[in-house]
Amino acid sequence: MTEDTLNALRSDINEIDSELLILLAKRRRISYSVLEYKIANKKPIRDERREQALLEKLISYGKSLGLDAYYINNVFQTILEDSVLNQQALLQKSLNPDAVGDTHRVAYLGGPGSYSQLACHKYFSRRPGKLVENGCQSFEQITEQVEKGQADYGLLPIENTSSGSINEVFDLLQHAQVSIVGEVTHTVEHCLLATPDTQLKDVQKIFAHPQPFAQCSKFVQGLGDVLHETCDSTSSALQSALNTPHSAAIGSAQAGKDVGLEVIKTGLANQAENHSRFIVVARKALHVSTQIPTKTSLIMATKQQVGSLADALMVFKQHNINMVKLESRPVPGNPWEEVFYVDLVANTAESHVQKALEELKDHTQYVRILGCYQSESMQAVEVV
Ligand SMILES: O=C(O)C(=O)C[C@]1(C(=O)O)C=C[C@@H](O)C=C1
Repeated sequence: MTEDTLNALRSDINEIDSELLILLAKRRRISYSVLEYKIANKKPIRDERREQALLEKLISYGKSLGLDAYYINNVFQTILEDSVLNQQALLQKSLNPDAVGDTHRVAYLGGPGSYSQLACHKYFSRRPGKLVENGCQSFEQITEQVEKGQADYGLLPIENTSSGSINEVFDLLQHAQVSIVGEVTHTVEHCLLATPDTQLKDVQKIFAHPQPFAQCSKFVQGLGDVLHETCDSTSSALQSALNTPHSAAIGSAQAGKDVGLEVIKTGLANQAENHSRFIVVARKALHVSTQIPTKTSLIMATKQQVGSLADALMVFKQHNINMVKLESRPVPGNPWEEVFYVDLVANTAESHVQKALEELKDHTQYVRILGCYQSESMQAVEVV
């Protein structure tokens, strides 16, 4: 094959890809029109039966064209997720016209190239508006900026599938005067990044934020004598690797590329599936439509009596409320006292949830709602 033929084939591919993009944009516009019907008729945004029927039809048609089911399923699950999450975000915007402005000032940890920045871009990609990013040095600084009105939103990592809960953030939520208004999960792909031509055997020192160090502990321990230095954020780790001979940093491939570092090793995380969940906080709580999947997060201190935690948790069961997270943290200054963080699949606008929260008061010393927000952890429908 000549180079001219290759170029002609590539130009055909370019044309097909552009057509696909035009069709995807058209599909999205139609999906927004379907939303109008759902708002007017108070229908749930997600229609899993419709998704299932759609996927079955597409998989069968794809097969007749020589495309395998796995491929078709992956492509269309992504398209459906986009459609559902965009409809939900738009519905939320229409429900909170005063809270959601055209400019989003967002405070997050680190600067360009940090995982927080990537998660921030993902979350706000569904929320059109001008994004003004405030990189911060600490989690406290993030909530402070929101409390003082210097930022509209703060983005805080709360848990990771490899390293677990981020206790510092849970502790901060005990006192911060902010409400959780959203969540976003981000797939974290840790790479070892170094200046061009550096090889793994040349690396004498690794820079990283404590979280990536924890999530890649097996890889780092396996390097033997290599020194480790913790940094305030992934962005500062990248800068240190740029300025220190024979060193490397842990970060995403994109972040490395942006600052001129090259990937010398990929897949560093202890677990192949490495995802982080971030919460989005704001000064004021939002109204969340009952047409979308919703989570409610709260903190509670149970009474110092036998069985009081079990009694408190029974309230959720009795009201058919699914609890998806329970985390205990010590109370600073009160040795051996604990507060519990609870995530519920629940919307505080619903009467059975309000009843449950009222009853919870009988079994606790105090309860504080941290926020009620759109759940973005979307479970794909199963197609057999
Ligand atoms: O058909 C609908 O109800 C839609 O809203 C469209 C659509 C889609 O994008 O195909 C989106 C969300 C639903 O879960 C099912 C399908």
